[in-house]
Amino acid sequence: MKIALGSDHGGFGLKNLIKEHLENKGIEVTDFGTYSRESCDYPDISQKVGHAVVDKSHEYGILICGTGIGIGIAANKIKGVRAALVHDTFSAHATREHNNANILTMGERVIGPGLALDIVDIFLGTEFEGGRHQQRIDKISKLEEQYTISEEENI
Ligand SMILES: O=C(CO)[C@H](O)[C@H](O)[C@H](O)COP(=O)(O)O
Repeated sequence: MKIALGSDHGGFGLKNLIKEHLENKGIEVTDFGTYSRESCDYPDISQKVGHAVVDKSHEYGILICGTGIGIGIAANKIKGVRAALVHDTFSAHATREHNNANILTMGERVIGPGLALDIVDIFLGTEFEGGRHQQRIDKISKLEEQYTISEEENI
């Protein structure tokens, strides 16, 4: 399993903790930044991690900002990304089972490190259930198609 990891300055500490946690478990991690507490713009990181997930070079992405909200909103603009903001263990497995979420987002200013690492483990360890949930994912994909303006239209 290969994980794409990223944060803005507000999620820098938790991002590093998650990186260490996953590497200690032998899981391969690509750290897409940011690499310091210096202020930066979370959409730049969402783009890098989102791209790494939709191009299938990484199985899942994990994105951290202050709240987990902005970095997830930006990631969800990328076709094929299903980023889920999760701050509890029930949602961590439900979003994998039901939504086939491919990016987990959390807020370092919201959640403690112990719960955050439990959520990471549950998210990465839970399979998509398929069945009735697949038809809903298919409808999300249709919405993406419906509301994506082609380059020719976008003038
Ligand atoms: O995008 C966010 C809010 O949803 C994140 O929490 C950011 O990390 C936050 O906005 C950054 O704020 P700052 O005042 O520039 O540190």
